[in-house]
Amino acid sequence: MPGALEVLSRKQGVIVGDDVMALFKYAREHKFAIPAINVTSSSTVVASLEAARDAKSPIILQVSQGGAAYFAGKGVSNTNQFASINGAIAAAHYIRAIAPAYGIPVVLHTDHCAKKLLPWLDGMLDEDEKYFQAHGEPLFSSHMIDLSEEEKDENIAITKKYLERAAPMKQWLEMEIGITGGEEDGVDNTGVDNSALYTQPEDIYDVYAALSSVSPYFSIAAGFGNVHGVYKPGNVKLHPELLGSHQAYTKEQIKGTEDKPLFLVFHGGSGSSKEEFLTAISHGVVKVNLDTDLQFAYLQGIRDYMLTKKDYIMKQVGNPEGDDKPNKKYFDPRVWVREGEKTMSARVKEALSDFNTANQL
Ligand SMILES: O=C(CO)COP(=O)(O)O
Ligand SMILES: O=C[C@H](O)COP(=O)(O)O
Ligand SMILES: [Zn+2]
Ligand SMILES: [Zn+2]
Repeated sequence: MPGALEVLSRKQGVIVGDDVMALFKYAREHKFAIPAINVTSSSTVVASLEAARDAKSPIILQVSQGGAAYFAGKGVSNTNQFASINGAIAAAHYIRAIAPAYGIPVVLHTDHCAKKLLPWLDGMLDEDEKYFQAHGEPLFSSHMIDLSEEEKDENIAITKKYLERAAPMKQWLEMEIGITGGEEDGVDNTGVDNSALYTQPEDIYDVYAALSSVSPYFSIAAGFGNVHGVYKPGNVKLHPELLGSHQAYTKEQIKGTEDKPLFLVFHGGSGSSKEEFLTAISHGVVKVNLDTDLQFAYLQGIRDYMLTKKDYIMKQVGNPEGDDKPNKKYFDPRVWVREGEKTMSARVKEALSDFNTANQL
């Protein structure tokens, strides 16, 4: 069996624990990153899985706090994160059930969780622990905690506490230090000081030192100018080469033998160039988050369908081919939503090719 599958004990469906570690190690060594796609529905899940299957790639599917609430349904109250907790759990069970049908390994992850959203993470961890009791593994492969808005010491201390909770389940934890600009989950970072967007090597080492004393299953989303969303070219200045300094500094501090002791995550992938991705990947980025570009890609197919089929979707009966012609085969959501899945899937495939993920299984 060639490629990454060789290092995995579970070769299809949601992977956890040592398999997640093995996959990220393999990716770091073979210089590819796995796209992490923000999914909000079964439709965006299958569009992503289809692309990964066709490109013989692993994939990461993640829900944001808002995406999880959407999964539950906008009609469900989100008081005390009720919808976000239940929606994330529903998404997890759905993804666990359907992923094996695509024959590829899938990492099931949750996105940014700022301090004020910690009850969301707490609710998911309660469910992880229940699932662990019953099945010997957590429900989610991994979660993200994002205390990058807090002071460094507080960020590290709270993150460490959460890693202590995740560690017995061999659950992965992604943390953020250095702020991702733009907007995430209603947290507006558009006005933050520019220097806060670029994490320093010393800060990364402090994170590494604190977290590695608890568990090896963690990754760091280090800011190197990343911004969520897509902006006019030239407005975002990425410095992915800084990630190389983080690896070198940590290696030196721990007197390590590995050139890339850290697992790094690239946030705000939309709108970045292939060259920026490849530089970041060469410095140990194993996961690239992509949302905005895929939201737009999903829209494109549906938008074009509505525009080109306009005369077939205005009424149930009657179109340019005759007043008595039924339009059911045009307004069936399986037809027009499918057009969005196709364009989204094509964009995921492009990412898989850009990040050198394609054909790694
Ligand atoms: O980082 C992201 C999700 O956490 C995605 O960012 P983009 O929307 O810029 O792709
Ligand atoms: O954090 C960035 C992701 O794109 C999540 O976005 P969202 O909060 O709109 O779901
Ligand atoms: Zn953040
Ligand atoms: Zn992000």
